[in-house]
Amino acid sequence: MAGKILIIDDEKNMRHMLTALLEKEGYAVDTAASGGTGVKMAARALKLDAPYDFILLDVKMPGVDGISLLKDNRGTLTRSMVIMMSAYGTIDTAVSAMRHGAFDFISKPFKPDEVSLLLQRAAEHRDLKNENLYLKDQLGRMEGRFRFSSMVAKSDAMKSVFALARKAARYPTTVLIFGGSGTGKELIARGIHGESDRAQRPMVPVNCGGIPETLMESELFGHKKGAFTGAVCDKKGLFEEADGGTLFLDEIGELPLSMQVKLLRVLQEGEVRPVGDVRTRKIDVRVIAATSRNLREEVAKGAFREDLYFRLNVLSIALPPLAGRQEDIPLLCDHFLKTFNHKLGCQVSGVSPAAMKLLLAYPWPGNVRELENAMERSVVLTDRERIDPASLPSAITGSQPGHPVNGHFSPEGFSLKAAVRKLEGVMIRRALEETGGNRTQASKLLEISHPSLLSKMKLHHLR
Ligand SMILES: Nc1ncnc2c1ncn2[C@@H]1O[C@H](COP(=O)(O)OP(=O)(O)OP(=O)(O)O)[C@@H](O)[C@H]1O
Repeated sequence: MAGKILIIDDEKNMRHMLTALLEKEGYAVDTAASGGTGVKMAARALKLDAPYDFILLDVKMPGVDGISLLKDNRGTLTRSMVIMMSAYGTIDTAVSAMRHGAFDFISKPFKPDEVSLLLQRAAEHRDLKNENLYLKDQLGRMEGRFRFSSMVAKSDAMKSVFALARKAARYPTTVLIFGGSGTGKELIARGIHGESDRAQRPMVPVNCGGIPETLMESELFGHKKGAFTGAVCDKKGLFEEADGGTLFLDEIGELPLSMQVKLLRVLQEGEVRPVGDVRTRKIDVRVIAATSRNLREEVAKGAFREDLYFRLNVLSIALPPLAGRQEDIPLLCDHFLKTFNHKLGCQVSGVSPAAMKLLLAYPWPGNVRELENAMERSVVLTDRERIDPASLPSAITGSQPGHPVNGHFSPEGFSLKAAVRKLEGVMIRRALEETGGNRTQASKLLEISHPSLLSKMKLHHLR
């Protein structure tokens, strides 16, 4: 097959003519009579991880024109090579579409050969781009950069982490991952699962701090119908969901003591007993746990069971904070820029030396997640080809929001979203102070759900 094409054009004759022509040339062709339908089809294909190779998009359509469609759905449409089709008088528009990520345009009426040639050129361009990416990757390896699953790094500290994780992937032992918030604990767990012989089975993540204590036992081990009010049918627990695969117990330090005993028993006996059931069920689950707390201290304080600690800590992996591995920062920036360029359909080429200086000097309390968020924000906000200090968050530039940074006006000054987010952080901190850190009470004060509070606390790096 020469490739998959989506034709978005309101003219029936044009759709028919192009379909006949392209199918004859070996393309698999889909058509959409309106922009809205076309975007939906492209989004569905993306979701299935099988994006169209090419999209032929008419510039002039009733309702929404091709150019606005491209502008508003850049992330979805430009994962394919987009070719605009313009009638006389719309060529300027088609040219400006190229600024929004279209590969080229063709003017109507066109000869069949013109379309075929343009598609061939687009395919060559795409192949060259892919080859370029492959060569860059190879070069990266030669320059001492390395990868584990979807993680990238350059520092010696991370090199040891990846080596240990690769070893862990070969054995079904329990792994305990330590590290601050956003250091990549879940990604390491996914990598271990993905490289293990359980990769074809699910990895089920559980946030131990996100499930109310009363529901935890039934969430983890399941329940029988009628075991408690609301148990209207039998329900499998997360252990059973992960059968044959991996259960990732995130924030294991948040597990209440009552559950710690039960978890220990399951790990030792390899079987679970759903709430309200008299029988146990054998399970084959590999457990990977993670924590940002110092579990040894928790054991000393009596907040974490020592026997469970030793049972989990068969093999431990400690993820270093980002501030201690600055050589990873430029590489991670590059990695996230590519990701967000691709996702958002942008073309930011890099980070200016002044911005990189600030990024290297910043202490990164939120570790890699904070850097990832900063890069996404900068890719969205920058008007320039490269990220400069003005598009970095004020926490990193050390400036007051709205104050000029190196002669530019910080865009955060007018950002309602940034202001609301800041206020959200302040209110959550106050509610937690007010309630002496009691999250249930704090969530009531804030009028949000308990899980929502926990996820917001994570976002604002509040412990
Ligand atoms: N070395 C890396 N390379 C690429 N991306 C990374 C790397 N480390 C972390 N990330 C990204 O940073 C973000 C945070 O990673 P992850 O969720 O694994 O951290 P975590 O330690 O589990 O965080 P938390 O403790 O807050 O749950 C993710 O979006 C992840 O993709």
